[in-house]
Amino acid sequence: MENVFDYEDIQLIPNKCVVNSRSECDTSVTLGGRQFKLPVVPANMQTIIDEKIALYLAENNYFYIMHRFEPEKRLSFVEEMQAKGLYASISVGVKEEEYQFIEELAKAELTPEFITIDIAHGHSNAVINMIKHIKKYLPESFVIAGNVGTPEAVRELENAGADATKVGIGPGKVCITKIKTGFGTGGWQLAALRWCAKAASKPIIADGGIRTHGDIAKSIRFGASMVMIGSLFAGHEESPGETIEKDGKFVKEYFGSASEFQKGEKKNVEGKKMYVEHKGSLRDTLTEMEQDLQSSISYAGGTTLDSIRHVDYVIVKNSIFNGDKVY
Ligand SMILES: NC(=O)C1=CN([C@@H]2O[C@H](COP(=O)(O)OP(=O)(O)OC[C@H]3O[C@@H](n4cnc5c(N)ncnc54)[C@H](OP(=O)(O)O)[C@@H]3O)[C@@H](O)[C@H]2O)C=CC1
Ligand SMILES: Nc1nc2c(ncn2[C@@H]2O[C@H](COP(=O)(O)O)[C@@H](O)[C@H]2O)c(=O)[nH]1
Repeated sequence: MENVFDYEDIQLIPNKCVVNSRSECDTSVTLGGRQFKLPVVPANMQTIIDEKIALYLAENNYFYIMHRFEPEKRLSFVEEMQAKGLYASISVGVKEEEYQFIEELAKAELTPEFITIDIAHGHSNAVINMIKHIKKYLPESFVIAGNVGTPEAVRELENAGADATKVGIGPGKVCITKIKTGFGTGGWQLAALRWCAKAASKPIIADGGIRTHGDIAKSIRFGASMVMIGSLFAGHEESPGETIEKDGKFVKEYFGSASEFQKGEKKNVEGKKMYVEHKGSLRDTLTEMEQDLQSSISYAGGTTLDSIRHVDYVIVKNSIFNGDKVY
């Protein structure tokens, strides 16, 4: 494939500004018939999201996807969110009991607005069968399927009935898939996103490898409708990961969903644990993301996210990490 690059290899080229203030720029996005404030969703991982954060995000018009690692809580979670007049967005796997869970939801007449099929290698009959099962029992749910890393996979999951696909195999901060298996989009996630987006006829969620707020704009430029982020959302006051003191500083744990810490055993481990600096409130990060993205839109010469999709870019290998840091 020509033109293999990642986030740090790309710079977007500015257009003439058409606003008098960045506050005029609108960062909202529509997915599954709903409008959200930002094209960003915290990763559906146990150290990133819990019920309290999901509630905050839904109440404040942000998109969220609840993780699937406390399966017994999911049905009542859907019930409680919808009783509050909010949307419900959950994750499922592909094992036998997950088929039964979908049928239980249907029997209880509970239709989550969003269901994400969350497995490592999403280009599989296991995912295709689950998409069909959800569409049979809960036809009104918006189904996000993943993860994948090729145009063939995007097309196959869309043809099976997925309403959106999630792209990213191994670019995550706590991911060790590329080391353990030799496979994935780690190191060329942005090029893989572009490759997949060209084949997609439905929205794509770019998942993993976002290290700066500028990477959100780059994802939009290369075809993402939404961006899933783990590490940048770890370490907040509200984050579910355990807080510990290390070398006189407070840090929070962030571990992979395929790590031994999530699985409780050392079997098919493709994730690790790290500690990230404690970094204040989630609300402040979301506000900063919005402001930075408003600025991106202004550099793109427009007033909405769509203007970013059409900007020119240059490939400058490792252009931004020559010692620079945001803080
Ligand atoms: N985005 C990414 O790059 C990655 C994300 N993850 C995350 O880790 C979590 C666990 O993922 P996962 O292990 O898929 O979930 P599960 O442990 O729920 O596995 C799902 C099912 O798929 C099977 N399976 C898993 N990987 C493969 C494979 N490579 N080939 C064939 N069958 C497979 C499993 O069987 P068996 O275990 O017996 O093989 C199991 O039946 C998820 O949240 C996922 O998003 C994990 C790795 C990469
Ligand atoms: N290979 C693995 N990938 C994982 C694991 N747990 C989560 N993930 C993926 O990472 C992203 C978050 O990436 P980040 O760069 O923003 O931190 C997440 O959404 C998953 O797709 C894992 O154990 N192994």
